Amino acid sequence: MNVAVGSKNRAKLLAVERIASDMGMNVFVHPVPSGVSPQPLSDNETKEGALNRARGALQHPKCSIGIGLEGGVDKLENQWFVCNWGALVDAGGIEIVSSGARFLLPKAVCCELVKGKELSTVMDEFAGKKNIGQSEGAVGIFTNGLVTRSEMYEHLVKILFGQYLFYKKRF
Ligand SMILES: O=P(O)(O)OP(=O)(O)OP(=O)(O)OC[C@H]1O[C@@H](n2cnc3c(O)ncnc32)[C@H](O)[C@@H]1O
Ligand SMILES: [Mg+2]
Repeated sequence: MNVAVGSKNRAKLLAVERIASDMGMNVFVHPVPSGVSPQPLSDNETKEGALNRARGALQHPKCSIGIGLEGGVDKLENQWFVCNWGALVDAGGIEIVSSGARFLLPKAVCCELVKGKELSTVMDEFAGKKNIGQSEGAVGIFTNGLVTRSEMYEHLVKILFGQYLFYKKRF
């Protein structure tokens, strides 16, 4: 079975490749627009971005499954958390959506986001590195390297495929 991923971000691709290859599936890169702002500022917007990307990826002519992964931030009781959402859609009309890990952002970083900057830009400035969003991610920086962005998405992709298998068997 062939799976298309709606992004060329390395952290996202690596996550899907690891899980899909364990399941004997081939992965195709099919970058599509998220249809939401570059830095989603709520769970709703992030979730919508993931679903848009999954539906867009499904348009790949060789694939019968589309995967969309989206990072964003969400405000809970006056604190900003990074949130992650994923979607898996298939040619038969099944659509699975799930959130992944969330973690607290320091105030200095959130201030820049609400001014309109993207988290990847703020993180590169904050850590003095380049392309953090494609490698360890904000999660890597704020967990001292214990959890990487790719690992975080791996867990989310496992939930998506696991739920997909469950619903396919059941309904
Ligand atoms: O749009 P693509 O090319 O898929 O890759 P991206 O890195 O821009 O990914 P998103 O649009 O899904 O993420 C929104 C922003 O959050 C940033 N980000 C960085 N580290 C993150 C992390 O650990 N978790 C979630 N988002 C993160 C990311 O780089 C973006 O600026
Ligand atoms: Mg993006």
